[in-house]
Amino acid sequence: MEPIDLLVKGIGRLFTPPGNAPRYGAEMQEISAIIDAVIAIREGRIALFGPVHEVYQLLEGVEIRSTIDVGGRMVTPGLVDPHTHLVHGGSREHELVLKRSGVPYLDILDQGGGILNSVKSTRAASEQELYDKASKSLKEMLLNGVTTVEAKSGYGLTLEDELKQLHVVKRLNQTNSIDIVSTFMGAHAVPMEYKGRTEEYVDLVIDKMLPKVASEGLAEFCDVFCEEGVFSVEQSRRILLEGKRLGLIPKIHADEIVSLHGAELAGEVGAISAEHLLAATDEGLAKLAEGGVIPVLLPGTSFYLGLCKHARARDMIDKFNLPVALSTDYNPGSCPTESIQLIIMLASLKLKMTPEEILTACTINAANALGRGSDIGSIEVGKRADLTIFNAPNLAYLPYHFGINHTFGVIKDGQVVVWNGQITALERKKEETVL
Ligand SMILES: N=CN[C@@H](CCC(=O)O)C(=O)O
Ligand SMILES: [Zn+2]
Repeated sequence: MEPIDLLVKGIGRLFTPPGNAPRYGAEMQEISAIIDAVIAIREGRIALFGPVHEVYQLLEGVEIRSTIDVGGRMVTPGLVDPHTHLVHGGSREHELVLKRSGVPYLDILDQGGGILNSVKSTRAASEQELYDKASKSLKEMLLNGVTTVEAKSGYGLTLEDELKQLHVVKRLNQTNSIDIVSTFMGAHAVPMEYKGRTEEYVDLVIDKMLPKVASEGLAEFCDVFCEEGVFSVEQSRRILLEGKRLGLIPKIHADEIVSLHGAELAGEVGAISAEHLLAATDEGLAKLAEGGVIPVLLPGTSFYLGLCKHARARDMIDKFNLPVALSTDYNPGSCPTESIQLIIMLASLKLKMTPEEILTACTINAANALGRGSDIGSIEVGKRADLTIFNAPNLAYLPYHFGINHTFGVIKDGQVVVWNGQITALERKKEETVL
């Protein structure tokens, strides 16, 4: 057998969902567990894993170039955060006060605040400023145990400023170990200069932005905020279908606040995922199931906006047999947190998901929401060696002891990038080398 580059030993408990496919409904509860495990890594991928005695037998006589001992800790696949608005300028702490005094999120947007406030800051920021700010967020995510993250544009809303955000995403992906998957979201809001002329803005997205983004290969997905007062179902359909024609896979912010039937649209256009879904109807959820659309739930957002309801995760899992995924929705307005571990806690308390379902939702189902189920999201031979090592005795401990970071270490593509809760010299060096 070829030499092993890194042997990860001393794994007290290894937990992973099985296989590459999304895990539907009751399958989300099925987690493979191995007590006293080892993982052998070659060329950044998992070469072997299993109980100590079995793997050691197979490795007899094989050269092992380096070994690390995780001291009996718990190991899972690297976490995947499939919905973030990572790159933006400025912050909106003043809106928290407004929201607490009862001003609704969509009213703040209608008055030129909310997303449009971040649009002003993002337009005013240089590419370097956006890069530096997002870089700090990425470090937080990595320290939280995330090894792949999606990042949307949507705070530029001119061709030039959307491209600026997407170029930052591209550069961050080159300089950080964490993988960043790019989504174009020119239809995140109607910019001030197009107020009352939404159709004309939709034309701009379709005629100017989508062709440029697609021809420069700057995004894999196209997303739309389908919401009352933002983009209608018909406008969202036009944008998503045109994006799809140009090779961008549809995603959709659907039925977050008002039941517009965005979930039905997701099924109709063959979206890979539909996000939020607090107000999705039973018919909408049935269409998601029919269309093989992954619901990406964002409990941090409903919690932070103080919405009285949360997405119906239990119905999605128990009645509609859906493969639920979870995400931070990290953004400067409705959910300013990079902490996937906070989301894990909210998924338990507010969405009533079990620890096993939560792991599935943050790994293989999230990976499939990004079209990467065969590469990441579970511990399987041949997949990327993306692993998170937790200072926790079992899965149930993660949502239980909340408000702290449980990550001890992170291995990304077979490299130790976080150890003892700190970014390693190796990761810092990578950034310096590329820059
Ligand atoms: N709902 C629309 N977009 C973001 C919020 C962005 C913002 O408020 O800046 C979301 O997914 O929650
Ligand atoms: Zn979002």
